[in-house]
Amino acid sequence: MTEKALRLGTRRSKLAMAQSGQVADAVSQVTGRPVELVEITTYGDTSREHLAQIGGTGVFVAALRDALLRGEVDFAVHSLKDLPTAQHEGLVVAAIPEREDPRDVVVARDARKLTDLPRGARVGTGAPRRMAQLNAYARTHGMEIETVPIRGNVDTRIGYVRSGELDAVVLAAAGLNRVGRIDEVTDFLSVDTVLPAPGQGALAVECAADNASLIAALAELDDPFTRAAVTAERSLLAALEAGCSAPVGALADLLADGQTVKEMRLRGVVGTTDGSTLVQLSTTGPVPETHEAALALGGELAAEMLAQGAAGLMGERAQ
Ligand SMILES: NCc1[nH]cc(CCC(=O)O)c1CC(=O)O
Repeated sequence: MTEKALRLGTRRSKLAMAQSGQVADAVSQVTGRPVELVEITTYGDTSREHLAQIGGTGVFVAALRDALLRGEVDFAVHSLKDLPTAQHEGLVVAAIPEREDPRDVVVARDARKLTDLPRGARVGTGAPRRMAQLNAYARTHGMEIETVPIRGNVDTRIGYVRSGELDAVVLAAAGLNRVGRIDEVTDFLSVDTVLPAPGQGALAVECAADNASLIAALAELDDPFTRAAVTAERSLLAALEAGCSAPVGALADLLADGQTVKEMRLRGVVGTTDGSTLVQLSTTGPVPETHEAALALGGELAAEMLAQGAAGLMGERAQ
């Protein structure tokens, strides 16, 4: 007799289906059990209201978590950058697989790069983090761009460029990779220009905290370096008391000496959306070996950023 299928709760969007499908394959390989996708419609999928008005991307996560807690599905896959930093009671992030490209990218008309966008170019992005850094870059490089708030899925956003409504849009490389549209990228932005969102490019596989056998199986998909990096990034975000739509960028990476990994570096940025002020700092420490050590790395950098006025910058956003 074949074993009973594991149920993976997923949103119906192309991006969610792609990343759920990818994890489903990996889980079925390590468990030897079939994985069945169970589609769950969230308020965020049906609402026409602006995400900010209905409480950020957390709305996407909430319905999946409810289904997990009710036992309707066995596990769920989230984009880590959309996951609230507070841990959810009764649930556990059992795996954080190896992260893919964390960078932001530009999809522009006429194959343009950020640096050769025409004067007054209209650049679409709904993320205050991207606006702040793009506007700061423009200011310091004598460019004139207009950031235009947009929302919608990957297809919708690229559609604004194809229709001529916008000159460019800025998106996450990871999302484009997963939906098979990475070839349309016209510029991969250096993280020195635009630091990605905390956790960008990584996935979180979540299940009920009391499902010991599933937790053990999912642990095989976990990448400890990715987990340490995103834990530090999210700790920074939490310590700045910022949410998933805050103008905060963070990226942790490993510094190696030849083949030997030496240290972990954590970079952080916070700024006003007009780009007039940015607080940009980095710190380096031993590669965290425990959850607490990763949290501490983020906490330390947050404290330094707060000392340089980071809190005031985020307050500006609320206006
Ligand atoms: N904000 C929405 C969102 N949430 C996750 C991704 C894909 C990238 C990822 O998983 O980090 C995207 C699209 C984007 O920002 O372009």
